Amino acid sequence: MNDKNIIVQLDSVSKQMGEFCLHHINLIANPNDIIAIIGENGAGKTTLLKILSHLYSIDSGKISLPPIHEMGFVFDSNHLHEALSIKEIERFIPYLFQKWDDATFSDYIDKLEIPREKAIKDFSKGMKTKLGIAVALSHHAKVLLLDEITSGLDPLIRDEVLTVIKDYVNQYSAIAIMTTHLLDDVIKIANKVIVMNKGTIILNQHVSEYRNTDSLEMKLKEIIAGK
Ligand SMILES: Nc1ncnc2c1ncn2[C@@H]1O[C@H](COP(=O)(O)OP(=O)(O)OP(=O)(O)O)[C@@H](O)[C@H]1O
Repeated sequence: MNDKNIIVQLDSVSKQMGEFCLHHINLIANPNDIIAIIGENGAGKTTLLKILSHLYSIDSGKISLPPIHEMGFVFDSNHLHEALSIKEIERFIPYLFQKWDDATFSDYIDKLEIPREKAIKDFSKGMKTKLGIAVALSHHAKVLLLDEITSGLDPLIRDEVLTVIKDYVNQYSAIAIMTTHLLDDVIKIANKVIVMNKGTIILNQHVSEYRNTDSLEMKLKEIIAGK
């Protein structure tokens, strides 16, 4: 893969956030990559994702990212107006995105069985996550940034959500960078895994190195024991 194909690149990026510091982060993402970022609570996963989403500036290092309109986000906090239903949202959402695709959004709403008439405030957590994903996948984003999208979902919805992400990445040669606490998510869809610990990347590997969640878990225990 030559350098032209690199869409996301971080070279020795550092960022201080109060007492916490992200140290010398290096990351490269190419089309078709699904990168899972794992690590203990407070390791800096969400902070890294916020840097990747243009939300946080950096203190030092170099960063190369697509423009924000080419990125799709699913963060816990990005709820659309809670009092509205999908039917009502469909009227104004095209104005929020440069390349909004009504037909694709409608297809995802059907495919993910998201209710159209109900107000979003009355959605379950799973329904809200699915809506966030439908929005993120409906404006031709080249890069998806997904913060713990599978947490708290039942196994069937989790599989459904992971499949939709994987299909999108494959179909559009997009990139997905996702944080998760579930090793099963890593094995199911990611091709690369990044492990963070106290603001640094302590492992950056191809998932093909691991046969299953047990072998990945064993590796994690080894590195944590060695620290
Ligand atoms: N705005 C902020 N100001 C100061 N410190 C912050 C800020 N946001 C996050 N932090 C700190 O940065 C550290 C990393 O937080 P971050 O949310 O990136 O971790 P995480 O790996 O995503 O954790 P979790 O798995 O619990 O979601 C934490 O110690 C947190 O308290």
